[in-house]
Amino acid sequence: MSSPAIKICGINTPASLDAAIKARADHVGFVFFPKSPRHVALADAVALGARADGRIGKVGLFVDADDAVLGEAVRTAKLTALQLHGAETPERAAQLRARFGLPVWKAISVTGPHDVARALTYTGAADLILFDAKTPAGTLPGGMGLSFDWSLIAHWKGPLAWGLAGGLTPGNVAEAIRLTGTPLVDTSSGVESAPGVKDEALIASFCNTVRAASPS
Ligand SMILES: O=C(O)c1ccccc1N[C@@H]1O[C@H](COP(=O)(O)O)[C@@H](O)[C@H]1O
Repeated sequence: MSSPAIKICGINTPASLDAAIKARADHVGFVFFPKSPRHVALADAVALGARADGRIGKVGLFVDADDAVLGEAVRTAKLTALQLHGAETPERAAQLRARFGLPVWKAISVTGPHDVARALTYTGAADLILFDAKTPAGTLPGGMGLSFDWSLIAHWKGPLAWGLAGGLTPGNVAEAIRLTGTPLVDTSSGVESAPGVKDEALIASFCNTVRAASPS
């Protein structure tokens, strides 16, 4: 079995982008959510998008964004996928997929089996489900370094591609892969020295650990 694909989210500087490319991650994430410490302004998205072009996947992260925000980001950063991290319905996911012609990743916060079952409602509407932890009310809907009970999604066999996010670090990602068999891992705060500040050594360590890990 091949090692999971890797997404390093919250890339907001050329140095962190270069570190993710050098570490051979498959995707970077650009956060288009002003409340996030990782938010990327459109002017920076142009430069980062151009620097990444053809070298790594570029996933735009949005939280209940309107079409104008999405369209501007898709155009400026030349995104390769949309990650919806808010309360977007299956209908909205399908609408955005049709409008922008890009794969849609839908984040689902997991607190119990009912959330895992909810992923199925995105069949035919999203391309990939990203299982993530639920964050406390009034905080960011992701990027908080929180994990959930991985046994809830262990070796998930749904009709959609999927991945695991939430509190993944170089120290726990091997265990997460072993327990879940996830085909994709996504991290943000786990490879930072402070909120919004990526650490190049942690990015390298995370990617190397993922490639060395194997599912049970
Ligand atoms: O990173 C953010 O600031 C963010 C803001 C709003 C929604 C999601 C966000 N990040 C995503 O959350 C998961 C888990 O992050 P972490 O590894 O626990 O820090 C991941 O997909 C991030 O891309």
